[in-house]
Amino acid sequence: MAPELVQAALKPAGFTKPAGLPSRAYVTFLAGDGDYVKGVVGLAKGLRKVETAYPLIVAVLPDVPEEHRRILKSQGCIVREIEPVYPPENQTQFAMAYYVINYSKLRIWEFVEYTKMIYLDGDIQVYDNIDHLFDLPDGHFYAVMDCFCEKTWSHTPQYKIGYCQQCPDKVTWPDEMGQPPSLYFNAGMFVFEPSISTYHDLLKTLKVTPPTPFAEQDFLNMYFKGIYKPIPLVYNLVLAMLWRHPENVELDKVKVVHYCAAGSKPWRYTGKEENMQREDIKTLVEKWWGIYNDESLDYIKSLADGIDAEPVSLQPFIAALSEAGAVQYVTAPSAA
Ligand SMILES: O=c1ccn([C@@H]2O[C@H](COP(=O)(O)OP(=O)(O)O)[C@@H](O)[C@H]2O)c(=O)[nH]1
Ligand SMILES: OC[C@H]1O[C@H](O[C@@H]2[C@@H](O)[C@H](O)[C@@H](O)[C@H](O)[C@@H]2O)[C@H](O)[C@@H](O)[C@H]1O
Ligand SMILES: [Mn+2]
Repeated sequence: MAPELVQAALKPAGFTKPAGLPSRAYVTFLAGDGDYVKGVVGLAKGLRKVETAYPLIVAVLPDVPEEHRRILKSQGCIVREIEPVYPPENQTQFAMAYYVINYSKLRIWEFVEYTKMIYLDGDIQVYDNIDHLFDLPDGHFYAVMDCFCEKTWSHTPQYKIGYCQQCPDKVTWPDEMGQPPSLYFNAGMFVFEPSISTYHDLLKTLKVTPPTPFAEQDFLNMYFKGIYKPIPLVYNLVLAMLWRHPENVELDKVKVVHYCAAGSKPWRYTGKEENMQREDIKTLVEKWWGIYNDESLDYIKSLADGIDAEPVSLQPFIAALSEAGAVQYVTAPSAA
């Protein structure tokens, strides 16, 4: 593509950043050759729709096929391969067998070219701009509190007595059971600071930490307990909150939806599972598809508007031009 075209393509209105690579980025995680790639494409388009100023990095395991990586690059994502991270051998029954691969999320602490990142699961959609979260004070780990009421929690003491941190006064924690559980976050979305020392310490600590049912989510809660700061539920609506704690949810104020309830992944939605025939669930699944199917949100189309460009990923050009210092601007919405 001719340099002047690349320059033009790099300056989509309102999306450019001052010179210098952004030290902030969104990051998600993709494993396997299945259909989660649809979730990540939807996330990339959703971030573009809310006009975020930052790129989306996709940390992919080696088993993610080339075709899926091409699709993600064509949607403006920055694809980075990571090696898997496995927990110590153990007989643990994970809440979901596939959770064992989720420990690989820990690799994102190594992305130290970014000073602040927001991690988002591939089954999350962002419906309002949340770039302001990057301005939260450093030195903390920010995430939304989870809910203990789904049967996926039936192995825990809190589930057995009906206690949930979302309504701590409904069933109070009995003295004879000691301290109530520390505040516990859902690890589908969090604001963190990559750091090589933290990264190495995470892996070192993991080696001596027996796995537990919620895998890396339990591990991250244990590891960051001292600096964890809850952020409002609007930043990660765990869908079960709609039927478990409706009094805590103002759906029209929700900025981020996490399609983690059984049967709620939009790209697999059949409506057959429990709660999946709820009107609010159907609306949220339709909303997700509306973005996924919106061609005006496709990366190349949004950049190539008016430029009759061959549909190619601009990433290699951006990287080369940025390195050469030839580019005054870096596309802010490389993925969004
Ligand atoms: O086969 C899989 C399973 C999980 N994931 C990634 O791991 C995240 C966590 O898994 P999931 O969201 O299914 O867990 P949940 O939030 O539903 O418990 C997903 O969002 C994806 O980003 C993936 O890429 N492929
Ligand atoms: O590997 C463990 C996973 O644990 C979490 O999902 C769970 C948890 O939120 C429960 O509270 C819900 O009941 C359940 O539906 C949901 O799937 C994270 O969303 C995911 O990113 C990942 O860390
Ligand atoms: Mn999830």
